[in-house]
Amino acid sequence: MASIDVDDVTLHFPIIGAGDRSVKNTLLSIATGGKISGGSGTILVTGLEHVNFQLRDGDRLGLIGHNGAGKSTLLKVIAGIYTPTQGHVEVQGKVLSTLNITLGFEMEATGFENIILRGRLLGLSSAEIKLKIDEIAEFTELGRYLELPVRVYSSGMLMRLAFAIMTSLESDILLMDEVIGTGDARFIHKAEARLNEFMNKAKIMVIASHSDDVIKEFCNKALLLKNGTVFAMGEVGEILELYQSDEYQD
Ligand SMILES: Nc1ncnc2c1ncn2[C@@H]1O[C@H](COP(=O)(O)OP(=O)(O)OP(=O)(O)O)[C@@H](O)[C@H]1O
Repeated sequence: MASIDVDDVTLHFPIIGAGDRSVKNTLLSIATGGKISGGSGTILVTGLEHVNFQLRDGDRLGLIGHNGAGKSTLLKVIAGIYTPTQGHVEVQGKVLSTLNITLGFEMEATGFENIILRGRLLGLSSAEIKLKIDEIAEFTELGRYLELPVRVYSSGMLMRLAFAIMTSLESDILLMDEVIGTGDARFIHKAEARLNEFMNKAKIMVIASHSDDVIKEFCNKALLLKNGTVFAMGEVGEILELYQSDEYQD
């Protein structure tokens, strides 16, 4: 069984040396991001504050909220990229995350070489990589570009390669930041089918998105963040409605 337990998690980002110059400006923009406190010397930006929830097998959670509400920070805390300032996160199961999906490419190596390198990095054996490589290559539709160093790829081409590699893997827990909005229209359509298949293999999924359609299509629960705190968590339709309400927007 896979599980995620987020227990009273608070995360502060100390911004050293920012205190003197920008207090006024940052206070003016407080409605957008997390809370800002502190003054001279160090400013504390609150990424998350007293966040609590549990996820179990079958849960597909959509994270929603305004810019700077804390969605990506929460994904990073679950992925173990950030350590909470306070509270605990306990994760059981193999985690795969799409955060910074194109990071980690070897720019001088070819597309094919990167498939192999990434596979090795993710713990696949040579035999497993061999089994997957043709299928990954075909999905990218990059053809002979896969024989060229990835530094010559456009950002969309890089994304295709990263997406194809990632979705060829399996994990218990899948953490996703907006991921499919980057390709051209035809590729997005093709990617959606593959993404569905990929997500169905995971026991738990957490996806941060600004798209109601993405949340409705892929999630069975939603968590609405506001300034780093949990505003509400529950059934998707109900939470999306709350997101649009005056109660949340005020
Ligand atoms: N590395 C960092 N250093 C300082 N502050 C940060 C850092 N990362 C995030 N923050 C702050 O934490 C808060 C939450 O940011 P986060 O990126 O989690 O928001 P988000 O909900 O994903 O926003 P968006 O929808 O705009 O992507 C914001 O106030 C942001 O300024």
